[in-house]
Amino acid sequence: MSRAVLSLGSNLGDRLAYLRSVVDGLGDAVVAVSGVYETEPWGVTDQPDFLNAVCVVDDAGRDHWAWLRAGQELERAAGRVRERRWGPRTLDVDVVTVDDVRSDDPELLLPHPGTPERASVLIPWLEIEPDATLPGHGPVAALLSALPESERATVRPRPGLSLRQST
Ligand SMILES: Nc1ncnc2c1ncn2[C@@H]1O[C@H](COP(=O)(O)OP(=O)(O)OP(=O)(O)O)[C@@H](O)[C@H]1O
Ligand SMILES: Nc1nc2c(c(=O)[nH]1)N=C(CO)CN2
Repeated sequence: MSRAVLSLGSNLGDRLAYLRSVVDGLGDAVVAVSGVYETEPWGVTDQPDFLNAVCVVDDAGRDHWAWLRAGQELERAAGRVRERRWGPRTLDVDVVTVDDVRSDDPELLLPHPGTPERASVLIPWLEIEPDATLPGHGPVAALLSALPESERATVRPRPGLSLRQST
């Protein structure tokens, strides 16, 4: 078994279409998809707002490296140009967790080290897995509660948008 939590982000071009390309591209492996959230940028703040979402994927045939490659292929298909760290991008697919795998390989850090501070990951993840835990960090709900309200307020649901339909 290999079950992964993927964080999706876009702040350039047709943001919704880029996020949908992940759900469409991973097909039957997708077992849960969060709603879509409009989020203020963290890290580099002089860039457009992001759309963010989280999906859970499950495929016995893929290990954690395969999930990383799948995400990178989808980023390439979205025409992503790798520029500055934390800068704008058509599509970012981060591997948040894969089962209980821990990795300190810089090519694939697991769990993704930015997760505890990122309301743009924690809020959509909790929407689809309210009891989720982050290996080595405990309950995701507790991580979110530990963030300042000002940080949580940067993540706003967009109820009219969905990654599951293409119209
Ligand atoms: N868990 C992970 N998920 C995705 N990429 C990872 C992960 N751990 C390490 N990487 C590596 O990170 C490198 C750079 O990723 P990227 O350009 O998307 O960083 P970033 O999105 O700007 O910053 P961040 O990773 O903090 O969100 C990739 O080459 C990839 O190999
Ligand atoms: N709100 C938000 N901010 C970001 C995001 C993101 O997905 N959402 N991704 C970044 C690049 O890693 C930099 N900043």
